This record gives sequence, C-alpha cells and structure tokens, in this order.
Amino acid sequence: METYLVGGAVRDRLLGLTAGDRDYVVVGGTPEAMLAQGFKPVGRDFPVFLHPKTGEEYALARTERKSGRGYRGFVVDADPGVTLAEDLQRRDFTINAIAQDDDGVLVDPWHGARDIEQRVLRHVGPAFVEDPLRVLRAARFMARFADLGFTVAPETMALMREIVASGEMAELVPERVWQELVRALASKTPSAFLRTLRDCGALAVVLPEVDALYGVPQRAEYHPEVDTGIHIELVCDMAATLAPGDAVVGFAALSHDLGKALTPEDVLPKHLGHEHAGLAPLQALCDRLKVPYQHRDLAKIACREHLNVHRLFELRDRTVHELLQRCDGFRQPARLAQLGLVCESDKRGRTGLEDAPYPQREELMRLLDVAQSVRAADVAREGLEGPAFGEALAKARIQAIHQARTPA
Ligand SMILES: Nc1ccn([C@@H]2O[C@H](COP(=O)(O)OP(=O)(O)OP(=O)(O)O)[C@@H](O)[C@H]2O)c(=O)n1
Repeated sequence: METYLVGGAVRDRLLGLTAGDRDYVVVGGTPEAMLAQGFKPVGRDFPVFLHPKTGEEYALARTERKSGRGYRGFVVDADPGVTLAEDLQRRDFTINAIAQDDDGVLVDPWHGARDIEQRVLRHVGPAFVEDPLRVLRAARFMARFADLGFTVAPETMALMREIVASGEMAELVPERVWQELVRALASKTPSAFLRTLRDCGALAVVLPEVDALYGVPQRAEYHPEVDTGIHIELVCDMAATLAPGDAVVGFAALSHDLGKALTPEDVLPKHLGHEHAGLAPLQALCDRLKVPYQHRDLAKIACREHLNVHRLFELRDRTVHELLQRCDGFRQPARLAQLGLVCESDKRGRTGLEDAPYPQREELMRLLDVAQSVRAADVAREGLEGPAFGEALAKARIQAIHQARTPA
C-alpha cells in the first residue's frame, strides 16, 4: 500500500508556501486494510477515509469520473485497476496534478513542477471543460499567485473562452460561484481574478454588474486613464492590503460603486447619485449569488454611505450622528470600522493616491467613541421617556461630537 500527497498541498510546497488542507491518495489499499489501521470511512459513495489523529482525507486507489455538477466538481470511485496517473489526469491544472510519496519523490506526468517553475497555469487535458467552475478556479489561482508572476497558458485561456461561449457558466450553482469569489476577494490580488474573468468573457456572465463598470469614465481629476472598472480593481487590491483576508471588506470594495454604470460621467457630472443608484444592482447581485447577510450588509452601507465618509470633515454635527446611526455604529462598531477600511481603500485605490492619508477613518471611530461615551443612564436620570428620551440622548451625543471634532 502506497500513500501519496496530492493536489494543492504538493503545489504549495513546491511554491514554498504554507500548504493548506492535505489530501492523500492510497494506491493498492482495500477498505478493510484502512479500517484495520483505524481510519474512519466517510461518505457513502466514495471510498474516502479520515486519518484517526489528523482528520486528513485519504482517498483509496481511485479514478475520477465525469464531474456533472458535484459539490467539489469531481467525485471519486473505488477502482483498484486505475492508476495514480489516471487520477491525476482528471485534475484541473498541471500544478494541481502532482503527487508526492513519503520520500518526497514526485509523480508528475503532466509536468506540473515545470509549470510551477515557469509560473504557468495550464490545464491538464480535455476533461478541463467538464466543470465550468474551473474557469473561476483559474481566476482565483491567478489572484492568489499574482505576486509570483503566474500567467494563464494561451491554450488554457482558449478553453476557458470555449466554456464561457458554451453558456455553461450560467448554470453554475450560486453557492459555488460565491465560494470562489469570496476566496478571490480574500486573496492578495483580487484584481487578477477580475482581469482573468474579463479576459475570457466570464465576468459578464457571473458578475455583469461589475463588468458594466469597465469603460465607464471616472472624474478626470482622479486619473484620466483609469475607468471605473480599473478603479474597482485598484480598490479591491488596496482593500486586500488594508484588511488582508477580510472578504466582507473585499466584497464591499468590489460593489460600492456599482451605481456608476447607471450614472455615466458624461450625463451626470461626478456620477451624481451613484451611491443610491448602486443599491438596485447590488441587491440583484446579492440575491443571485445568495450573498450571506454579513457581506451584503456592509456592501449596502458602503454603497450608500461612502461619499458621506469621504466628506466626514465637512458634514454637520447632526449629520455625523445620523451617519453613525444609519451604519448601526452604536451597536456594531466593528462594522463601522470595516466601512472605514472600504472608504480608505476607495480613496487610496486610485492611481497615484496609494499613499494618500485618509484621516476620515480614524476620525469616524473617534467620534463614535465620543458619542458612545454619552451614557444613556445619564440622560435617563433627567426622567425623560420614549421619543423625548431618544431626542435628549441624540442631542447629548451631537453635543459631544461637536466638541470633539477635528476642524476641516
Ligand atoms: N473543480 C475541481 C476542483 C478540484 N480539483 C482537484 O482537487 C484538488 C483539491 O481541490 P481544492 O481543495 O478545491 O483546491 P486546492 O487545489 O487544494 O486549492 P486550495 O489550496 O485553494 O484549497 C485540486 O488541487 C485539484 O487537483 C479539480 O481538479 N477540479
């Protein structure tokens, strides 16, 4: 019985990165032998076993059959007659189709190690097209490995375009699309995800609201060559820098300007009203991809309020208080902090402004702190109740905000 480490863990090792989940393939084993060693069987249909101590997955000598729309895109069959090479052949990319035995020796029939060295994302074989999710996976790997200089092999890009043209992308279940999007937004370079999807035409299918931003001009003083789509790429990358791994911030960064496609610069100067116009496409996107509440909520607030945060120093005291209330800052200060990160990413994610200071973020949290220090108990002592109490509390908080504000 031989055990091989396979898939992403081998790839990450060869890239010198910390490997995530480890998956193994056991060649020449039997279910009985696995059970005798204490492995726990999982799944009714597949011969997959969990290591008794580490909980890692061990798939018995197997083959992979057509993916259909299975959860992970492919399934395994017990088939002792199938070689490890055949297993690897069904995988998506050469860099993911490498196995490594206990002695560190690679089984690499598709030259994945060479592609890792040359930083090329290349599909393994024609089976690539069996799962349209692989288009999104390609884009996600490009986002994750962008700083290593990966490119998509031209022949792989051609297949990705074929998949998009076949219309199959539209049939992907929303949860799978969201899963890839969220992982891309939590990666170091989300812009590479968007660019790769745009290159093969998939962005218009999975994120048409974002695709619509490309070609929409920005205000000339931002940067004449940066349209709104590219601006969003820059904002997402900045968000990934300021809030690494936080896909809630990432999703709000991605979607805060959707309204700009509906309020073009040449029709309405400065995209007037885009913060409200963006709410409808945002809702459509969230409903379609079944975006979780947490991501949806911050995105909605960021869309509606980002201009107010940018203008924080010019707002009236009462408006600042209302802003804190509308963002539910009093109950959820952590979310207000995330809003500050999205707004800072928006401001700094414009070419040439990467180092621009953004004092609004700190001021926002400071004013929340000040307003929160006005204790309801102090106001209650005055014997007020109901709306009168609410008004008195708001007044006391606005007063506190007034005294604490940094002059514009
Ligand atoms: N649609 C898919 C999904 C997965 N795989 C294969 O299954 C392995 C494990 O998949 P997964 O855990 O989703 O991805 P990883 O490659 O491990 O990447 P990550 O480190 O991001 O989890 C991949 O390496 C790949 O060989 C595939 O060929 N096609």
